[in-house]
Amino acid sequence: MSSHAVLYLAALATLALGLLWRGRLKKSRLPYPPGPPAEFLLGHARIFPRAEPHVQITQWARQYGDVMYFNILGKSLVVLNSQTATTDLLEKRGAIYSSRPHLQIFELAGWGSLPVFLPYGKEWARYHKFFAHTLGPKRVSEYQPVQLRHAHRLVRNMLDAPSEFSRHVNRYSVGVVLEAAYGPDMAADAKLERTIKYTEEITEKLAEMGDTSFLDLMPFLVHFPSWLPGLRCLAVAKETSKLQQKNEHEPFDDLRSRVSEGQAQPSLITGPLEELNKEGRSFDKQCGSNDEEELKFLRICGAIMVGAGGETTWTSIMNFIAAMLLFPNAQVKAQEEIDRVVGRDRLPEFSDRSSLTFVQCVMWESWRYHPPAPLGGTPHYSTEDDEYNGMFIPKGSTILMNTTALVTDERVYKNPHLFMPERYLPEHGEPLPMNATFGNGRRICAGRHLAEASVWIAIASLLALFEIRPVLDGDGKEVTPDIKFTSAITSHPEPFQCRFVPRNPKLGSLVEKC
Ligand code: HEM
Repeated sequence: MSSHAVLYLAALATLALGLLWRGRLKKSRLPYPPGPPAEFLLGHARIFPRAEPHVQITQWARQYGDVMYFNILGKSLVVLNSQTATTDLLEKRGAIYSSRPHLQIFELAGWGSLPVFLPYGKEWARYHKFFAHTLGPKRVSEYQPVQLRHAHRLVRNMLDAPSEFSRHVNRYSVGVVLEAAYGPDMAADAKLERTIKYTEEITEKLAEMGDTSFLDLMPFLVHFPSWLPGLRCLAVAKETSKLQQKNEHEPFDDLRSRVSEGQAQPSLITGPLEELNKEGRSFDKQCGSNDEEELKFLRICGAIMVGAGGETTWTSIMNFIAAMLLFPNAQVKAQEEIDRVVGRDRLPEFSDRSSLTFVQCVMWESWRYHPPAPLGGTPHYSTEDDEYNGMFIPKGSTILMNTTALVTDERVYKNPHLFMPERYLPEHGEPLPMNATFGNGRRICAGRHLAEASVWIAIASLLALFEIRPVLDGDGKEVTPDIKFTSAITSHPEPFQCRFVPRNPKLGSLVEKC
């Protein structure tokens, strides 16, 4: 029998057992939430969209309502399509909706112990507490000098090589989190480039792996050799794990050496590392098991800041740039406000933020108009059977927050398909899209306050100094690009061109000074 046939039979057997088992376990007489018609045995496996899932799922949301149910080869998937449903379940019933599904591929790729993928429990709670303390609203202003310095470097780079704007935004986004985590030495050029390189390679590997959901259905396949047809993803996952290890260890080990030499500069990880060192506990590679645990904890905290914060911040700023190209009126209004409040003799600072109301609205509207994580980022997972509005949600359901449905909900946002920053002004009073952007409930983004400040100062600085304009054709006419967006956990524009035209004659000297 061929290896293909073995896999096929194994899949069918697992599926049949899974379905039988699931049928036996349905404890409630209540119906599942509505959803598109399922196929016999396969459920929604064939109809669940692979490309741009948020688009099709949001269309279904209009038909089936706030909560939808899918059965993917015997596994329950529940999609939440409204702010009310996400608040009711992810927030108010957070005790049973805050875990994460166990995804085989993440384990193999070396991400299993990252807090974003940890199940709800003690281990996760320790990270959660650490970040709530160090990145909470009271502490986050400590990072403003870092963000401001990187924002100044961003506009300087933009002035020097405007066509490389995407790369400059990436250096800004990764640079801020790298420096916040490990200090300025570890975010210096060579080390920043090293992190960017690893991150890019990991992203390529992810794309190479493709759809690996079959591994969750048949987890035993991870023990099969990767040369079998269809299992090359196992080999790629192992390569990813090696890259992930390097990405995690190298900045951390550099910082450890600095701390041992008494040369480390302040950062979120430096402080606790110095404490460990001060306590006189062996700090070199032979340290005792408790210290190993402690070091691993700090190493992972640093890694997740860079991993979860770099790409998402870059995506947010790239989506903002795309919006400015497509909606020049909003850009002009924001720049008028900056000229009025900040003037043309200095660059924006954090102290201007509360006076730059329209600029804030532009940031929020960029997040609403094109959410960086259109399906809520990482899925949640339910740990108890539950009933909601007369519907049964089984224990062990994967829960997706459909951010796209939340931010285009006509019951909440008037003309949601228009880019209208003014919708957040008191006279319109539409709700900020923050819960939709950063998730909801106990697993809400741990870095949201830092992220918001990073995105704000970057866009305020860019708007102060540049007009973001379409490129010119051969006749000197502006041609607005047809921007396409990627569709994965995050969604950002595919490569496009635009011009950053200096709008302030004093720009050169201002940028030199900073
Ligand atoms: C604009 C930038 C960012 C966006 C759009 C974003 C978005 C998200 C989303 C949607 C989630 C999933 C929330 C949920 O499961 O309900 C998340 C989780 C997370 N984010 Fe962010 N994020 C951003 C920046 C950051 C930064 C800068 C950091 C760290 C410094 C960070 C750290 C985390 C962590 C640790 C989690 C996992 C939380 C948990 O599982 O308990 N994020 N983020």
